[in-house]
Amino acid sequence: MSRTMNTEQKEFALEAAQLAVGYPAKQGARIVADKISFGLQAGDFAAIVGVNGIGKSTLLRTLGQVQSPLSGQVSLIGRNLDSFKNRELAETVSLVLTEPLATKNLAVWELVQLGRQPYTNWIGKLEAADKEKIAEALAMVGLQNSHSKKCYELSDGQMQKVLIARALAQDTPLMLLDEPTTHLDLYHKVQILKLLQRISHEMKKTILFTTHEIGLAIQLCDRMLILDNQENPFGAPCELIEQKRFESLFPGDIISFDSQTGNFKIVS
Ligand SMILES: Nc1ncnc2c1ncn2[C@@H]1O[C@H](COP(=O)(O)OP(=O)(O)OP(=O)(O)O)[C@@H](O)[C@H]1O
Repeated sequence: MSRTMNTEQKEFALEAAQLAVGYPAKQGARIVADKISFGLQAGDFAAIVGVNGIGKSTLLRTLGQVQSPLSGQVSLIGRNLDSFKNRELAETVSLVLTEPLATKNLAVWELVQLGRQPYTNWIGKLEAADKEKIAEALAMVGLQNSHSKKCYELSDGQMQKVLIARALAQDTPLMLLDEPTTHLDLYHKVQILKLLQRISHEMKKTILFTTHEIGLAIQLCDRMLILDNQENPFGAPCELIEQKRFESLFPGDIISFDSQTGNFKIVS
């Protein structure tokens, strides 16, 4: 079992070193993004941002071992990702991806209980401890009174909370979410991101998500990774602002970054 350490000798919960991500191609491999290096501690709430198609989802899926890295290293809780057996991985990292659900016919609690699968026996029988985790997860997202509703009865915002509850029921130190606020209005985007921030800080979980909500991520995240196809800077939002890293994120013809407000404005 190989272990990695950062320079402060504090173990990272999630670390990428010179990572390249992408897809197999007819000749070799198609690199989508490379030279990605960062480290997150337990309890860090962090976002991956960048323009459409830069590779945010591809990176997130690689960190969760849905697909393999093309080169470089990923380690979770100090262990190389490729050393994890399926069950160990399911106990370490939960994923909330953008794929539509196979069925919305499930009741809320039935969907959330799927998060307990790594822990239940082969017939999926729930023990008292499993039921407690499911109840805790539903309470954490504020859906304790909606547990028997069908998923098709839920709004997009409520559905997102159910998916977060499923990840919480999985009870992992790491959570990876792909665009958790898509289709939500501003109020509900902030509600979901504040919920995730609270989960991360109160439960000491490391949460990493992809987003186009750069202004909100600047306000709420402890760390951000900017995929820019060049240096892929990583750091605290205020450091990235000081280093003027957001200025070159988009072409400057119609929007520009305002470092005073930490948001983009339309160029007049
Ligand atoms: N399954 C796949 N096979 C081959 N190429 C893919 C696959 N999925 C995505 N890509 C390509 O990888 C590149 C990065 O896509 P990805 O979805 O990771 O970007 P993204 O930054 O998440 O984009 P967006 O912000 O639009 O969601 C794109 O060029 C895309 O076409």
